[in-house]
Amino acid sequence: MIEMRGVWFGYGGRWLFQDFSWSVRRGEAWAIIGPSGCGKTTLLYLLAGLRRPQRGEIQIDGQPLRRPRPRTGLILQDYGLLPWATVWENVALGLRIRRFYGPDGRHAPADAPVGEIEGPVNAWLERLGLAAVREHYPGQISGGQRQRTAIARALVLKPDLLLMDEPFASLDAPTREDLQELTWRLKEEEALTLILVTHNIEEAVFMGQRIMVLGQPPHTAPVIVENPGAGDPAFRRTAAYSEQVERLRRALRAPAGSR
Ligand SMILES: Nc1ncnc2c1ncn2[C@@H]1O[C@H](COP(=O)(O)OP(=O)(O)OP(=O)(O)O)[C@@H](O)[C@H]1O
Repeated sequence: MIEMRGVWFGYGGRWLFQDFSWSVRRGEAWAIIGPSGCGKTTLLYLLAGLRRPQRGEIQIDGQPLRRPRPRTGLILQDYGLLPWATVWENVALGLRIRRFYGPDGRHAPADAPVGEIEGPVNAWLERLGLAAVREHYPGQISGGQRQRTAIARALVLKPDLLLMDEPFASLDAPTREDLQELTWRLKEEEALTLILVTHNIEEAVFMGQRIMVLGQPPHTAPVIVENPGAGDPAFRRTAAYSEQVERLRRALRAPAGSR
């Protein structure tokens, strides 16, 4: 689904990615882990079409990526919710914008079919257990509910690719585990390709069928750890899970080149 070929990208003459290539197949769940400042968020922004490679190319489904695409959902650490809008309005936001601009991001022609908003928004609020707080503002609900609102807002737009940047970082451990499992269920049900950036080793091992380990930039060839047990709640209680956590910890400590 995603092909990065020979991508070079950096800020102010300092390369973060040098001749960097990576492939993601449709339906895969990836976790990207690495130290602060190594370029994880930048990699997501490149995949979202919010940054352009200085050299090389990114293709999604065989099409060169030149701008954000309608079927890519992006969920950020601080949820990006509008504080002055209710949960319902926050979830409806993307559909309203799409109705105004059209699915391709340009102004919709006057005779464009008006997509339904009410039904899908209510359905997602129900599905994510948010119906009771639909008239609340983000400041009046818990961190877990805010994160579920952000997930509902992304999924109501029917993405096929979901990019998540440290989505559960500020949540307590039980809420984080619930939302990790919910995200995996939704990934399966909605046939999503999932790419999740995290600092947290346990989260990477639960979420990523394949885990990209980034060291200090510039990054050339990504280190990839295969992790086929990801996504199964029972996996957390197995020896294989603990071994993967240990393997990842070692990979993160090892200097580049010796992994
Ligand atoms: N717009 C920008 N202009 C200049 N430098 C930037 C810009 N955005 C990020 N950087 C720098 O690029 C590097 C990578 O940043 P990025 O946010 O991608 O890292 P990260 O791995 O996501 O970090 P963290 O885990 O702390 O969020 C950092 O050194 C950062 O300071």
